Amino acid sequence: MSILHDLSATIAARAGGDPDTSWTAKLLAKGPEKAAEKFGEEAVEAIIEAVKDDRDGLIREGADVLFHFLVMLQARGVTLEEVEAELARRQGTSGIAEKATRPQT
Ligand SMILES: N=c1c2ncn([C@@H]3O[C@H](COP(=O)(O)OP(=O)(O)OP(=O)(O)O)[C@@H](O)[C@H]3O)c2ncn1[C@@H]1O[C@H](COP(=O)(O)O)[C@@H](O)[C@H]1O
Repeated sequence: MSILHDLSATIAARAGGDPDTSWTAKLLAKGPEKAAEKFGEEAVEAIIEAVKDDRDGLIREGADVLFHFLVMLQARGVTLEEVEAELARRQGTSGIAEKATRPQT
């Protein structure tokens, strides 16, 4: 099992847990909108590190992004396996080619 799968299982196990002892339980108790908001904040912090070209900062903020992404998925009942399946479905299709098939807006 990968670290992301281990973390995903930990997050699922924290759902409904004690918000006084678990950050995950605390965040999940606030609802999916709050989990999404927190993910957005962490993404912005990662963007800032990338723009600053702070390698260590990007690693740290990247870890926060991945953790909070998994919490957001948990809050909406989406599994990491479902996201992986979507990535697998896209494998071998160029992003340029895929974009060209989209309806013109
Ligand atoms: N990977 C993480 C992880 N990454 C970040 N965080 C927490 O996410 C929170 C958000 O960080 P911030 O600095 O943004 O906190 P904040 O207080 O909102 O800061 P401001 O926005 O106010 O500046 C902090 O409390 C971090 O400790 C994490 N909390 C937990 N995990 C993993 O989840 C497991 C379960 O944790 P608990 O649910 O706390 O038991 C842990 O063993 C870890 O493996």
